[in-house]
Amino acid sequence: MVSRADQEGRPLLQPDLCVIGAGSAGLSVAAIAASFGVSVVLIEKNRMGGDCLNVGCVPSKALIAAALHVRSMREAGDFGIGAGEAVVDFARIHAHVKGTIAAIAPVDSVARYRAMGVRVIEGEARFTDAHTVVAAGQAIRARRFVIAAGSRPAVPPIPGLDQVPYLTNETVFDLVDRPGHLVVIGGGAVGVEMAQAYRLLGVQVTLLEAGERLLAQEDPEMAHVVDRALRSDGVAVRTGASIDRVDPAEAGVAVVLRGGERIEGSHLLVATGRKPVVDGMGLEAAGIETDPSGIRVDHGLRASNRRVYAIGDCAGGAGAGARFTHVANHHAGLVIRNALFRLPVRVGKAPIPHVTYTAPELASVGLTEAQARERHGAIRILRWAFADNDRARTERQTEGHVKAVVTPRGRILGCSIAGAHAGELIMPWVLAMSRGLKVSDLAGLIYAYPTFSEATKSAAVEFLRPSAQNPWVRRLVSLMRRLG
Ligand SMILES: Cc1cc2nc3c(=O)[nH]c(=O)nc-3n(C[C@H](O)[C@H](O)[C@H](O)COP(=O)(O)OP(=O)(O)OC[C@H]3O[C@@H](n4cnc5c(N)ncnc54)[C@H](O)[C@@H]3O)c2cc1C
Ligand SMILES: NC(=O)c1ccc[n+]([C@@H]2O[C@H](COP(=O)([O-])OP(=O)(O)OC[C@H]3O[C@@H](n4cnc5c(N)ncnc54)[C@H](O)[C@@H]3O)[C@@H](O)[C@H]2O)c1
Repeated sequence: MVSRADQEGRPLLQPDLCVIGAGSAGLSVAAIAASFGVSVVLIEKNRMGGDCLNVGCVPSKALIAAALHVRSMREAGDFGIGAGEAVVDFARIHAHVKGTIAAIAPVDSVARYRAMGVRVIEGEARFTDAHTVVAAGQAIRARRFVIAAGSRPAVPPIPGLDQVPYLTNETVFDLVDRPGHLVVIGGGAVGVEMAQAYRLLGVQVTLLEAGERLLAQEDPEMAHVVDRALRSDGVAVRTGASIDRVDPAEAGVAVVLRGGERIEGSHLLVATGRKPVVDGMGLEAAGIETDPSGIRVDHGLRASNRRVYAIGDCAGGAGAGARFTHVANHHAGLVIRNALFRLPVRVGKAPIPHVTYTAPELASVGLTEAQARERHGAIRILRWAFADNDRARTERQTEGHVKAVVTPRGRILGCSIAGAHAGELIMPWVLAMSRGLKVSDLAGLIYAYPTFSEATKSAAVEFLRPSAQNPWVRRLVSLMRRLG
């Protein structure tokens, strides 16, 4: 990395790659590029690890893990074990959540990246022209830039919201005391995961969703399994909730619905979606275009300034879509292939799984039934209930089912699994879709008995069932019988 001074007298770095943002996307690009001996500058203005480590995936899954122990203790009686009602020490749960972040943090740390040979700058990055970024008093003129600036909570313009204290994912994991009544606005992934976790931890929870149903992105039949579980855990789920305003109240906050109903809670969590970070980076000075979906990129993840890529949650245009850590990592891999090896890449081709970590989990990949009908017309639906899986029975985890959508010739268009370990069980379906395998390939594998994975086999075997009724097949079987 050549180092001299720019016209303003700032130290000038000239690396191959300059990465803005050290979240899931930026860290992946920087680590892979450095491993190939490429000179990299990585700039982070806040905490290394970004949202996923500090205020997203990691704390949410740590909190959920704690909450699921309450459920296990409650259900232990069904196995003949008298555990009694759990005693929840919220301060220790908070310590567990923060301890989990601290345990993972060294992997994403400045020290680790410096040891890899990455030049880490702790400061806010801003483009000054089409070729230059400035951060912490240094100028960086890189061959390629990667913007991985992430997203932030999108707060809706509900009257009165700016007059009351409210939580978002950026603050909810800092709660040390157990809330009395948590009102959650938004029934997407964040809303349902947090609503169920807090409910299991003994908090009264009301979940307000404006739409007709929870988890609008998911197949309604599968989202319904999660909806049912939340209600049976005691979450007051209110879909079609139209919020008129939010008022301060003695208890904390009051959400007033259109029609006048007033829901008072001690805490309010706003989980109404995300918006890409595009401001404060001088994008205009660098000729980088944005739109409401984020930094506009093409299918190769390149921005209107061709030396710049945008990846992860901040990517818009052809890069917009599901905002997940594994998508951010996938984008990072594409940029490496294109920027380092000049290979053509195309975002949006690979099947992307998504998992909502409720109990039961909801995992899916590919098309929903409705999307498949619209695009392909004739399709077949294959289902298998966990109630008919022996391992699920032994573990008393019989809620939910597998639902696969296939063409009449057995091409897999999508799969959705609501049930225990759904996030793990979706992977063979992802592999099959990525590699163009047919559902009969999944049916033909040998599955260990008794495993939850057998639900995949059972669903796949459903595809073959009509052939047992085929008169020609039956005639052939009877002929073979006669031959002895
Ligand atoms: C509550 C919650 C739970 C989630 N759970 C999951 C899950 O279970 N699984 C999953 O796959 N995904 C989950 N997600 C989504 C996941 O967190 C994001 O998709 C992922 O963090 C995106 O990574 P990123 O690198 O694009 O952005 P981020 O992680 O947001 O990182 C961007 C970084 O850029 C930095 N930055 C921004 N501007 C500048 C600048 N000008 N200069 C320097 N630095 C800058 C920011 O400080 C930040 O550190 C969850 C999200 C939330 C909110
Ligand atoms: N398990 C996971 O992978 C996971 C977990 C959490 C978050 N995430 C990521 O974070 C993203 C953001 O999650 P999210 O749940 O905040 O957003 P979301 O977009 O998934 O859901 C937001 C919900 O809020 C509702 N809403 C919006 N305004 C409202 C209002 N005024 N009143 C009532 N309801 C309103 C919307 O109808 C929608 O259902 C997800 O899309 C996902 O990419 C992933």
